[in-house]
Order: sequence, then structure tokens, then C-alpha cells
Amino acid sequence: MVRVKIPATIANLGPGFDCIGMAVTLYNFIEMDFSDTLSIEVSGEGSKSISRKEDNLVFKAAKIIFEKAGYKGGVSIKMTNNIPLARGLGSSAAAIVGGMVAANMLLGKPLKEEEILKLAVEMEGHPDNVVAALVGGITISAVYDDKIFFKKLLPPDELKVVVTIPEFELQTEKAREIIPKMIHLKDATSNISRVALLVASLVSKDFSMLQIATQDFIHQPYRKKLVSGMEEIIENAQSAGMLCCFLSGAGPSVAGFVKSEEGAKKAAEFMVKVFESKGIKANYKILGICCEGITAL
Ligand SMILES: Nc1ncnc2c1ncn2[C@@H]1O[C@H](COP(=O)(O)OP(=O)(O)O)[C@@H](O)[C@H]1O
Ligand SMILES: N[C@@H](CCOP(=O)(O)O)C(=O)O
Repeated sequence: MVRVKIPATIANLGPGFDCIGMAVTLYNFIEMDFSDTLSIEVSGEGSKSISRKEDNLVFKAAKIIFEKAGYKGGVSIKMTNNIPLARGLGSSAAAIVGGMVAANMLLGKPLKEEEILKLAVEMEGHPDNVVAALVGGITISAVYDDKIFFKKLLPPDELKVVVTIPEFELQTEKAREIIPKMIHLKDATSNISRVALLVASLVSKDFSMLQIATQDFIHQPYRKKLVSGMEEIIENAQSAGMLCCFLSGAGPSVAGFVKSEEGAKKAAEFMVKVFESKGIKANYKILGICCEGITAL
């Protein structure tokens, strides 16, 4: 039997669409063992909705590894989920990375980490949160010639993350459909400059420009139609005590960086209030940045 712990992830951090991801201290757990048949147990988030059949995402990810390694038997999967589904916190990336890594461990690690990384990115469709879930920290990824190139930044100690999670679900697929296929050069230039500024700010631990460095011009302006309250929260982030604020992944959660737990609480209460003023119930979590990525227990 193997057991893994997989972190939630916040993708994009504003301008880093499909390339920046950050692992945070909120975890799902997967136990996997050999069995004659397929059995799936789910507790916690998604326990009412997640499929227990062959179309379960954790099983589908594990099956890719089983097929590569030539294993044809059954499997039992027990998952304990703390990452809410379809809220922009990387539940699908955690399911894919968790399913693949657990299956590979169960079979005695026939595949190398690079192979798993490639298969997981192919399955998720973009590298940002898959890479962060695998290796932890804040990751910057690029795909070229079928290979994934990434760098991991270890976060500045003092940064905390406050994330406000609306009650409604938003499938990433739907939140991607709303983004136009073509973007203006001016918007591309604006995002390129922000991403560079963001990475430089994180590396130099200079947070003074984070509000500008996390501005986005290519996905948030379209997604705000799907997340009412998002724009008001982001516009007022600094007066609410945050260093900066952005949509978490594809949304609908909204996340910000703060320097203290006290500041985080004040900011979270502000965000919850804005959502409530739009008729949306929301709760919040104050999280750290997870440095390790998926771990075997
Ligand atoms: N632990 C899990 N087991 C099985 N399927 C899961 C699990 N977590 C997420 N999923 C699947 O992924 C979907 C959510 O993925 P997505 O829309 O990308 O949102 P996000 O990754 O932001 O939570 C869920 O509706 C469900 O189908
Ligand atoms: N770059 C992707 C990230 C999606 O993250 P998720 O946690 O919402 O699945 C996007 O913005 O679509």
C-alpha cells in the first residue's frame, strides 16, 4: 500500500497565465493498493459528487501509468480530500499528480519523475498547477518540443496567502472558453512586463511593486463576468490590507498575498463581504506556501 499527500495550487498569480503555479498548505491524501477489482472510496470534498467508477480522474491518471508499466490488475483507491472542487485551487491537478505518482510508487517506480511530469501536463492541458503540485514552491514552466522546462522559486518566508472561496463551482473548461483566442499586442506586452516584474520581485523579496506585477490583461478581464465581486476585490486589495490580489487559477476563488496572519484575516473578511454583497456565500483560508510538492507518507 502507498500513501501520498498532494498540495492545492494557485495558478497564474495574475499575469502568469498557464505558466506560473504556487503550491499551498492545503492537502489531499490518496491511498492506493493492489486489488482484484476497482474500488474507490472518497471522503471530504467531493464525497457526494466524485465518480467511483472508471471515469474517476484519480483512477484515469493511475491507469495511464499502469498501461505504461504493463500492469493489468485491479486497484483500490482511498482519497481524503481537503481541496474544494472546481474553485480554482487545482483539485484536478492534485487528482492527476496524486493518481500518477501513487500508481508509479505502487509498481516500484518504473517511470522517472520527468516522464510523470510530461504525462501529467498532457492530461491537465497546461503545466502551471501540475508542476507546482509535483515539486512545490512557486514554479515557472514552459513547454517546448514536447518537454517541460521549469524553475522552482522558494518563497520569501514572510509571505502568506489568503484565499476566499465562493460557494459555487466553476469548471476550468468553462472559464477557459470565455477567453478570446486572439489577444492584442498591447495586452500581451502588458502581461509580459508584469510576469517579468513578478518573478524579479519574488526573487529579490521586494514586494513594493506586487500590485502592478500581478495585474493581468489576458484572462481576468474576461473571467470577471463569471465571478461577480472579483474586480471590486482586486481594485481594493491594498486598502483591505493585501500586497496584491488576483483570481486563483481559473476561479472563482480570489487570492492575495499578505505579510501577517492579522492582515490576512482583515483582508479575508473584506473579500467575504464583497462576495456577500453580490449574493454569493464564501469562506476563506489563510495558507502558507508549500515548499515540497507531493510527498510519500
Ligand atoms: N479527488 C478527485 N477525484 C476525482 N475527480 C476529481 C478530484 N478532484 C477533482 N476532480 C475532477 O476535477 C474537476 C474539477 O477540475 P477543474 O474544473 O479543473 O477545477 P479545479 O482544478 O480548479 O478544482 C471536478 O469536477 C472533478 O471532475
Ligand atoms: N492556467 C489555468 C489554471 C487553471 O487552474 P485551476 O486550478 O482553476 O484548474 C487557467 O487559468 O485556466
